[in-house]
Amino acid sequence: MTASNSVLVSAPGKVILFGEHAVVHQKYAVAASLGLRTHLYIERTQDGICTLELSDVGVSRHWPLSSFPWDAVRDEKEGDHPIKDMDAGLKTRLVELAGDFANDAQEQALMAFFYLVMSLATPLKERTGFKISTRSFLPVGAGLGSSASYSVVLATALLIVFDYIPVDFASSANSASYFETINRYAFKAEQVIHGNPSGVDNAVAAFGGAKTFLKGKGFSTLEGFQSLRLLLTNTKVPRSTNALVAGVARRKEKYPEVIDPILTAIDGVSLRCKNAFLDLQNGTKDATSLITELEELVDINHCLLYALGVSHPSLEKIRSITGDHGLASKLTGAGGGGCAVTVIRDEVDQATIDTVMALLGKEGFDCYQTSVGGPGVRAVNIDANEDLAWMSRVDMETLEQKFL
Ligand SMILES: Nc1ncnc2c1ncn2[C@@H]1O[C@H](COP(=O)(O)OP(=O)(O)O)[C@@H](O)[C@H]1O
Ligand SMILES: C[C@@](O)(CCOP(=O)(O)O)CC(=O)O
Ligand SMILES: [Mg+2]
Repeated sequence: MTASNSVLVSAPGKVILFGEHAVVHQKYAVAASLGLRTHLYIERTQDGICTLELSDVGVSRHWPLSSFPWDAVRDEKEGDHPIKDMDAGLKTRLVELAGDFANDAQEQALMAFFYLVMSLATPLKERTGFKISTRSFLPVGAGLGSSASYSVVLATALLIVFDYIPVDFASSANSASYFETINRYAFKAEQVIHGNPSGVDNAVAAFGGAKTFLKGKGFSTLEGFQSLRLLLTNTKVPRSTNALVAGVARRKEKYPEVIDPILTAIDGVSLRCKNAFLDLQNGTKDATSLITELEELVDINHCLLYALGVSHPSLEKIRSITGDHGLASKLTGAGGGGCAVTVIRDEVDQATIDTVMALLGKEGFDCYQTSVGGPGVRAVNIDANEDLAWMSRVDMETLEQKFL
């Protein structure tokens, strides 16, 4: 990035097909990237000020970089990562720096931002100013990985502005290591937002595609996956991933003999899905039996998640409406409201989908028909002759396409 350049970064959200929550406890999950992305504009400035415009959560602030609590960082170097965890002392100083938060969403977004700036800029002798503005097509806090998508674009933009990675990281000879670095920092930001994330969301947002994921072991490509018709329905019931993940951990601690087998059963669901796609690839299963199996697994997985205490009446309503039309749905992401995913067989005609969407719309829900399995994070240099920081998400997407 040169002083005159500005960069657009974007990263996808994700849909978890199988394995949410269980994946936090070292079980398999199956997830794919979504066509809905978060876009971020970053411009380097010479004034030592960082300006942050997060319109999706209503943040518009700026701070001199000199006011950051650089002295509160412990000298605890872990590779290129100077801050291991956000200790209480540093957290207090950052909360003071932020001033008031209108809600938890702002607090989580700002603390993740501060954490990344402190981590990346602490070792630097000179700290350049910058202007960041983000816009997302993802519903925030609805189970489609908006936090991971935000964490990935933020980590990427800051790694670029502080000269850790080049703008063309994705096509460079070192791309594998650059993607790993982005993913590692994004995971740290997810930890600030989620408390105890598995890492599946940031891995999908960073690398894209359809993956199986095991915490601590990373991900592999979902062999045999080509495409899948899905309907996503947002109940618009607000919930927090952080609180839901903590709730499952409490249930597991209180009833280990009951909850552990449920988590193992969910592991089995994810592995069956993985094997079903492999069988399709090897020609030992046809597309019709694959989709029938996926529908049954969707049903089983939802009921297991219900037993973990993460469903919601609005999600049961979606299951009932789609079920009346022969379609299988499950909650996706952390649950407790948020989104459900419905598998659509090839032979289901658009009229049926329209009817179902109209019924879901009548309940006040939003529906999305979007592609899955697309690319992960990417960045492009753009010409910044005008003030582009406040453009709309549609403008950001259009501009990105132009420079790709
Ligand atoms: N576009 C965004 N801009 C700023 N913060 C965001 C954005 N998207 C997500 N976040 C942060 O992530 C939080 C939502 O994360 P989470 O509860 O995990 O839900 P999700 O399922 O959408 O990932 C928000 O409260 C906010 O702090
Ligand atoms: C519940 C969980 O499995 C997925 C959470 O996804 P989301 O934040 O609700 O999009 C948590 C995790 O994997 O970190
Ligand atoms: Mg999240």
